[in-house]
Amino acid sequence: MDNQQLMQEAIKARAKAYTPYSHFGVGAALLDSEGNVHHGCNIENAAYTPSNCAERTALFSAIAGGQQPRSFKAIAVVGDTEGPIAPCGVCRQVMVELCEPDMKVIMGNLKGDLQETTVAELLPWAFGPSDLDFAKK
Ligand SMILES: O=c1ccn([C@H]2C[C@H](O)[C@@H](CO)O2)c(=O)[nH]1
Ligand SMILES: [Zn+2]
Repeated sequence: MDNQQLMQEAIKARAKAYTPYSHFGVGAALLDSEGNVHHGCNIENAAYTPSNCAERTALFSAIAGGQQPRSFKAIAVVGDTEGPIAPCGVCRQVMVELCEPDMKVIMGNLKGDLQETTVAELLPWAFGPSDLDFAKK
């Protein structure tokens, strides 16, 4: 599965977004090590803060489906943005937890712009699981 194909899956996932407040649908498609694709969409809430982004929905859905953390190959994300959509800070932190630092992140928009980066590039100087080891007794 190449970047374009994974982006097509993200576009399909975006159609499932629940966005009565922002009207800004986002889709994500997460490729696991077996070649399976896990869809994610943003799911909003009347209380606003419980809303979940497309990227986290895809990651949490895959983990709940039995995938091991850090077993993922790539995630594609798409929104109706001028340039390629950029994952929010919360999702970057969740990617640091559940993905390898060199995992591919493919960002796109509906116009077909594509930008490829990695988890480590998106969140340099991240606080991660190993930072807790220092304080462990
Ligand atoms: O990368 C992003 C950026 C935003 N959103 C969602 C959160 C909210 O539902 C809406 C507007 O921010 O888009 C995502 O799902 N992913
Ligand atoms: Zn997010």
